[in-house]
Amino acid sequence: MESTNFSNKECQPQGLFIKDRQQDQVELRFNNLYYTVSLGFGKGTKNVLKDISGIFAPNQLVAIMGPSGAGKSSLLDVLSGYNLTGVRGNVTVNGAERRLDSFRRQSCYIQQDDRLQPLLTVHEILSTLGLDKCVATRTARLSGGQKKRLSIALELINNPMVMFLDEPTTGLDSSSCSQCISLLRLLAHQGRTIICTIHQPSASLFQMFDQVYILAQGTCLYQGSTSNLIPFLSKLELPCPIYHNPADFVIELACGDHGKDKIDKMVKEIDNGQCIIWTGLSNLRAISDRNSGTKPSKTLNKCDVHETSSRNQLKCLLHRGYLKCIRDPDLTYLRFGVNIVVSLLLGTLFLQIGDDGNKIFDNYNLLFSILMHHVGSTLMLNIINFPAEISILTKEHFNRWYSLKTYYIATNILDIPITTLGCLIFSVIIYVMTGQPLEWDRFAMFTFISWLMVLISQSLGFIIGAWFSVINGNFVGPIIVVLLMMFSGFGVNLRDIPHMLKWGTEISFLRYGLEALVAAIYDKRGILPCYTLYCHYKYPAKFLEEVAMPTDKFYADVFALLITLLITRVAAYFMLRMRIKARVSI
Ligand SMILES: Nc1ncnc2c1ncn2[C@@H]1O[C@H](COP(=O)(O)OP(=O)(O)OP(=O)(O)O)[C@@H](O)[C@H]1O
Repeated sequence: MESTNFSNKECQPQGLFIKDRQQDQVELRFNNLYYTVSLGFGKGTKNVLKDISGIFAPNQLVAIMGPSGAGKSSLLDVLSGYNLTGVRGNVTVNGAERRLDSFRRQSCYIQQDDRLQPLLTVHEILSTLGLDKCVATRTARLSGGQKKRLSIALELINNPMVMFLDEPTTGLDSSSCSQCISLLRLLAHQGRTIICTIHQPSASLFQMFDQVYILAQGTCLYQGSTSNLIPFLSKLELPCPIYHNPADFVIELACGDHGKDKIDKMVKEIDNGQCIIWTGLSNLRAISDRNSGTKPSKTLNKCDVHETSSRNQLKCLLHRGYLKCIRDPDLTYLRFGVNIVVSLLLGTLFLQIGDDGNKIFDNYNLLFSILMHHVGSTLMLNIINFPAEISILTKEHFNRWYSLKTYYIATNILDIPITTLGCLIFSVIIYVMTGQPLEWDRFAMFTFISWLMVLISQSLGFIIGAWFSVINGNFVGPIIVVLLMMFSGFGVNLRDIPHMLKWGTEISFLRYGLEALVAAIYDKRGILPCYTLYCHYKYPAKFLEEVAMPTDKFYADVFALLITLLITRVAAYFMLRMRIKARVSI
């Protein structure tokens, strides 16, 4: 059985815990902080944080406590810079205005759900990040406590001086809770400022915190040391009953169980966080004394915090993607499997029709079916798959593990071999079974167009996956496919499309794909053999004229597809960027 005891020396990334540069310590202050959220169209807004102030000092482990909905997570989001919209008020770092670029290098944010790559082993994560003590367990199989400690250890790689943790003890048993909090206490006492939200700690857990910040309905009820909480309450004539856990009692007060007037009394006494005497820290200035015209905090230079190069980031991401692919081959097999099964089925259905003067219409249907297979399967796969990646990406990117650009490049590179091989297998089977002309250049054109269609559909899948939830994406995806079909020239030919809707044919990449496939198969083809008495379309040109499909536009179509690919890939990147900035979780 694996050890769950972090105090086991074998498991401690000792070197990373050490922080001896006193000048890097961070005192975080916030003053008159408001956070307002919109409740949706026509429903107004809600003040989640209301004019609160506070100080979080170095060498301190701080608990933000309060009833559910009090605003604890929101306060962490705002202070860490995870959330910027709807925020008013001052946040300062060592007395100077917080500058997000440098602050994000000094800090990390560990969210409630441990967003770990499920298929990697602890060994691989730790060694990639420069640690050699390891356990050969996939992170998906770690216990809650192990996951939490691993999340903390991963963030320690950058040696952050400020750590924000949202409910690090949720879901842990009491022994894991106390291991987790004592680890945080150890880290705090090495000079860090550690702030975490916690629901209702036991009395012994509560005592492990140095400071506590209590919220109720977006206001501050108490800020000070844990040991000063009872004297503070006594001063307000709210004595904590003997043998009662002070943490439980203060939450009861915050919930209004002892009367709403008690909340107002506490807010008034603590001046909504302005009063700092209960912290017991002698070297703090009162918040109101703070110089409001402060300069932005010093920007860390490259020597202060080591950032790995883009090349190294790319290397790690490619390696990680490769491992994921190997560890979870089901999807890869499924993709190959679908290509093989669909090509065999279509091949059987349209067996040896490619050279038959009487079956030219069927062959045209086949070409369209091939396109529909490539577009439909690729689009839906990415609409379903991509959102799952985004939640891990959001966390890792926010904590500066890698840049979005590098992530996107790695994602694109990783998929190319599978896409190309899948496409090639499909083309070989369908091309041979359906008896298309056995000429290398036609086959190459056919496969290349299929490949471009897959790549474009993949970008479209990224765009939809980046912007919509899986459910909404599943609704939007098929609608887009129907629109593309309408304007592809199949069914209603391009000549008959009303003038006012012609723009649709210009943007439908399905139209360019169909035109190009038709050109690849029929350009410069002579009379087709006729195996019946009369073949109406034995001259391909006659049929193509009827369905309004020119064959002389192959290169123009390829150009249009390449432009579409470029635009959709860039658009997908920006969608993803907007999504990461908006940080909407799906
Ligand atoms: N983006 C948002 N839109 C609407 N309401 C929001 C939004 N963010 C927060 N809220 C509301 O603000 C209040 C505080 O939310 P927050 O998640 O900060 O509470 P909390 O104290 O962390 O609660 P819990 O302990 O249950 O996690 C809640 O009532 C929540 O519904």
